Amino acid sequence: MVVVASSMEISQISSSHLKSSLRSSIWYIGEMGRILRSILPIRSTKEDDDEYNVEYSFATEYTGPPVSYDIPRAVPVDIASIPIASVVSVSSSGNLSLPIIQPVVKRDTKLVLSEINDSRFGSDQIGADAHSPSSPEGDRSSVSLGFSDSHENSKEFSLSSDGDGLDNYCHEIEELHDASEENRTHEVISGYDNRTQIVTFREPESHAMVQEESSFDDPGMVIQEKPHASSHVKKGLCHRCLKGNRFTFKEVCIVCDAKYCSNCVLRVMGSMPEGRKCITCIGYPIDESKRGHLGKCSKVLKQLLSDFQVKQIMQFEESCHINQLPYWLVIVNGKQLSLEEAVQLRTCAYPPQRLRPGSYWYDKLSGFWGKEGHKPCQIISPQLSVGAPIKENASNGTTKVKINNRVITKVELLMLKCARINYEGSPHFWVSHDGSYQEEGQNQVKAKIWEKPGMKTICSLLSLPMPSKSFISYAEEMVNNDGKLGQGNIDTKSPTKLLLVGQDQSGTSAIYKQAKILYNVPFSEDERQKAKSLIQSNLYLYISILLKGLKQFEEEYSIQIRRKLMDQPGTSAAGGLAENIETNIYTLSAKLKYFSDWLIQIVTSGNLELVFPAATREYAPVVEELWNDKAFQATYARRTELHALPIVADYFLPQAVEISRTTYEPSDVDILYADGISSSNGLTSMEFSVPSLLPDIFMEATEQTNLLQRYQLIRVNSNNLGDNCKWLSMFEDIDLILYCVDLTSYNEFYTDNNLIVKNKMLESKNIFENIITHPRFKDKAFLLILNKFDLLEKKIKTAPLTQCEWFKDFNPFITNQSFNSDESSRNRAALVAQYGFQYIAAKFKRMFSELTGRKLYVSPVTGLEADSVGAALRYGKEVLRWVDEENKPKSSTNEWSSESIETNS
Ligand SMILES: Nc1nc2c(ncn2[C@@H]2O[C@H](COP(=O)(O)OP(=O)(O)OP(=O)(O)O)[C@@H](O)[C@H]2O)c(=O)[nH]1
Ligand SMILES: [Mg+2]
Repeated sequence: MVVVASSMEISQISSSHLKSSLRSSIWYIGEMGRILRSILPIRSTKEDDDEYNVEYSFATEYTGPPVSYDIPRAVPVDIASIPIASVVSVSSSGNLSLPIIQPVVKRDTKLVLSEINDSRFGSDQIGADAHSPSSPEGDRSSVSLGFSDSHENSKEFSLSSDGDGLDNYCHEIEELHDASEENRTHEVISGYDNRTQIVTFREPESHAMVQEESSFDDPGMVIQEKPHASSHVKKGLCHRCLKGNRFTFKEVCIVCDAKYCSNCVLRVMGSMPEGRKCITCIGYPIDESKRGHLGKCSKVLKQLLSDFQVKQIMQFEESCHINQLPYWLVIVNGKQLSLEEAVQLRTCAYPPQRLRPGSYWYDKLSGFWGKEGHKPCQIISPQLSVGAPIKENASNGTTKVKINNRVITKVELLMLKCARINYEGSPHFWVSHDGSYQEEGQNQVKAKIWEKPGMKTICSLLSLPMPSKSFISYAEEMVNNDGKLGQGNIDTKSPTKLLLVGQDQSGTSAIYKQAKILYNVPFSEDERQKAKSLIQSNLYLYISILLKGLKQFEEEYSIQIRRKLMDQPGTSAAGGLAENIETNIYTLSAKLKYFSDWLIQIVTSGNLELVFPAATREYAPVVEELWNDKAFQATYARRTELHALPIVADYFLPQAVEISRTTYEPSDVDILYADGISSSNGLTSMEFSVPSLLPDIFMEATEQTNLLQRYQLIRVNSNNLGDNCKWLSMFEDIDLILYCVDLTSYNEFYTDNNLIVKNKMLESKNIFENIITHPRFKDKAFLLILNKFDLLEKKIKTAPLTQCEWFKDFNPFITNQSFNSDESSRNRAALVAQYGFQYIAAKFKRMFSELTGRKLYVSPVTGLEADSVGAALRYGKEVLRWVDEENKPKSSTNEWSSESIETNS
């Protein structure tokens, strides 16, 4: 039993009212502000605004030794005796006879206290004020417990667990409802219209609920009515303080469209775990008209928060589940999308632009995409397994001419006419994704539609889509790989689904990108652009680290030379200094020194991302000059001494001049090395087919003649799986889970949302435990990817595995005699790393078998090496085959030919 209240409230309760009526427990009022502050809104880091200094206290039971003075006391709350409400929303027209209440406002603290004194409240309050955007006075010390409203005079009510209490309570609800209806008519201005809430009650033991609250993962649910900003607020005014004008910068709630000025936005939106939403809008899907603005921040937040905070909020906004397109509202060829289909559609190389809920048709062969009943409006990636097969009347065509089974529209017929394609006799054309076409029944490819003269003009005149050059070459490659024109060659089997998941920094991105490169799945234009920006701004970060080092080396060198001169008899210190300045090999020219000071200052103040990559064009010549400078090169030669320089800088710095140019186009390997996944939303998917005729590392030689085999690789960051990985239930039909662990994380720590410092390896173990025990994955095959094997070899030399408490008993038996020379000591590190890997693998395997009674497969991986990732995926395929055979009747024996390491240690 825990009581939460503001410290001021608790002390007043204890001193004036509670002494006589307390139960026997003694309660210690401990300051737990740190914990509470961590769940409260982010505070402005730019201005120290006193108004945000909210103090909270926690009451916990005092268990210490007896004390001679009075300990403040608080009434313990018996949570079990409080009836529990389940909340559903219905449209205002809903004709239900359930009691309707209006949300309760927090009232004046003194009034609450006097009521406690009157012993009116046998149980805890059911509602308290949120940081209500609707109440302009908004009490700063309140905690969000229920719904909020702005009815100043609304009545608060109490609940008791007995039947009478419930009757009285229902009566009170009715009264309250009447009163609030009355208030509503008198309401002048409030931040929000009221949500119609129906609250039904159940006894604590009862599991019968009338209806659960909104459940995002259930497409069959009743969608809650969304909050809307009040239409009473005059245009231009802030919806909280009602000040400002239309020129005041404001931030907009992506759910209810309420606008807030910079003074109010943090109070109303709090820590923004789902991006820019009022606290009362958290948990609601976004306003679809705002989908295009997701992740695009306004000036207001940038002024109030640090770049890092803004970036994080924008990432939450783009990646959190509730903000994703309600995929079940997208219908393709008459079939609702599943989550995986939606991910595939969104993350393919050429996705539909501005996708909104609605009905669409998709021609899988050509990539034509359009709204149901209309002509095509886009050409997207072909061969996606989304929706049902296309229908004849998908675009409502009346021409009798068909393309890929769809009767085309009149405009399209006009296009064929302009392109001089003969459509006499109402033929049925098969058009492939590269534009090559043939008539049904004639095994002869005629030509490529897109290569017909004047097609670009024709399409733009008729408002029909025309593929870009990059799309055509991508499609041509697909056709070449398939060997033949689509029609007879379509792989109708659903792909084998692989789910790649891991903790942040475990390397899932690197492995995913590596797989893209391995299986020739091109990076989309958007991915390339994002990678380019990231690489360019990171370049300036690496340069700034080198320049800082240069400064330090310059000083050290100066002192060194001065000392040398002082030691030489007959040399004056002053003369030596003059000479020293001239000969210091780390001294930059005045211009470069100016640039150096400026860049270091930009990075130190955290403004790098504001300046770069935008200013790349301007500073490209300076980078070139710097790179050719002797002092800079001397520093670069000593880069291993600069610990702040990330390892990956070694890859990018030699290309510094090239990268700094505006014409720079990142190669696939550059994208691989650029940190993070390009779409930055934590959830990405790609599909690849392995051609049957081409040799491919994914296939065994014996299988080369088999039919095309398709795979879908879905990558998700564990941060995006929610508490206890609850969103995992959204992944249907996964065949194999690839769980990725960073082998070097055993001595690394991070601070979680509750400000608790955690060991990364232990946290990765916890996430793994959650995943393998998730009901949806009960019988699934798992492959543990122990990544960053190359780095483990380096790290284990200086940081023993025993630094992690889970690995305390790691004690490899290695004799030292054979490891004397340098070469041998390297071998020794490699051997210890090998043992380390096997030991960690065994730990995970044991845990897996204890929890599931099954066997875990493990593979060591170096995510940045193609061969290593290829081998792990190949092993994954073997695991699937093996599990498949294991599930068959016991007649067959398993021939296991894996090169991966079976850790039986
Ligand atoms: N040396 C080395 N570096 C690796 C390896 N795998 C990943 N990295 C690097 O480790 C860092 C984190 O990897 P990411 O792939 O971004 O990990 P992630 O956090 O799972 O993915 P995101 O959520 O997209 O950032 C990146 O800088 C990678 O380049 C590896 O096997 N060896
Ligand atoms: Mg990462």
